[in-house]
Amino acid sequence: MRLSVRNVSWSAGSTRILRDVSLDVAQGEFLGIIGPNGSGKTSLLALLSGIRRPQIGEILLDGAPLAGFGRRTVARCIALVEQQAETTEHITARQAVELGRTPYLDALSPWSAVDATIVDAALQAVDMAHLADRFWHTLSGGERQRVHVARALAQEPKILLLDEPTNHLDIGHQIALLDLVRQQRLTVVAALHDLNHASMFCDRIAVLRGGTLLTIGAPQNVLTPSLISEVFGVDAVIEDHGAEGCAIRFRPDGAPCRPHRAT
Ligand SMILES: Nc1ncnc2c1ncn2[C@@H]1O[C@H](COP(=O)(O)OP(=O)(O)OP(=O)(O)O)[C@@H](O)[C@H]1O
Repeated sequence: MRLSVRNVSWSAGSTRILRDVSLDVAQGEFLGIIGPNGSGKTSLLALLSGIRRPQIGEILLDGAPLAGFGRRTVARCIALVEQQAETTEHITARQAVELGRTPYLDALSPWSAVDATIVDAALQAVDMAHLADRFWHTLSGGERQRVHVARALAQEPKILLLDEPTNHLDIGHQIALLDLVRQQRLTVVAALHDLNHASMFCDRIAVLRGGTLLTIGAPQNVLTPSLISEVFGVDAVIEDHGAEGCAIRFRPDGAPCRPHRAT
């Protein structure tokens, strides 16, 4: 499924958070969103998921306004893994993943063996099958994060929205998760802080700064030392642009921390 963002602005109260953002995400594309803290990545994902609506502009799903679809239809199309997803203390990992099947269940189509198979596969995919019956409060941060991703996979979405999906994960599970997501061949939009991951896994990268879209393009065109310096205020050395993406090193140079501030 295609996602289109058309001249979208969003304000929280009187504070403008996103300003005139337009972009397209092609079917099957993996789009990374990068930008400093507070640049609007989470806000944009919330608009793309339909949990928030823009005051100006619109989000289109295969060319049709997202606002025109019912909640159940949207939930069958779009899954969002939030950055600070809520936790429910009294359920197991498996029960948390089962919540992903909610959009498909009703009186006419109750829980079935097919749903159970999908849940099992999602738990397997994120390496959580062995902990499926553990209660939520006993899971580590990384294990919880993997359960959230499994819940999203169990939703069988066409579009997967991920807000810093590698949070809490060790490096092995970070790479495994991003690889898994890429293998799904879904339309993916992921807010990422690790620029090397963005380079390795994304077809294109969108850069947000101060709520506006600064640029969007292929990793090798976007991740330049000058852009990284301009946006993040750090000096970067790009070591390689191979099939596996580039390797970005950050030069300490003894420079004081000077994060970019939107003006
Ligand atoms: N409901 C709200 N009310 C007021 N301000 C908000 C609200 N939601 C977001 N903001 C502000 O909007 C800006 C963008 O927030 P957002 O969470 O989208 O940024 P982000 O790029 O995801 O940041 P981070 O990298 O820290 O996760 C921030 O300055 C935030 O404080």
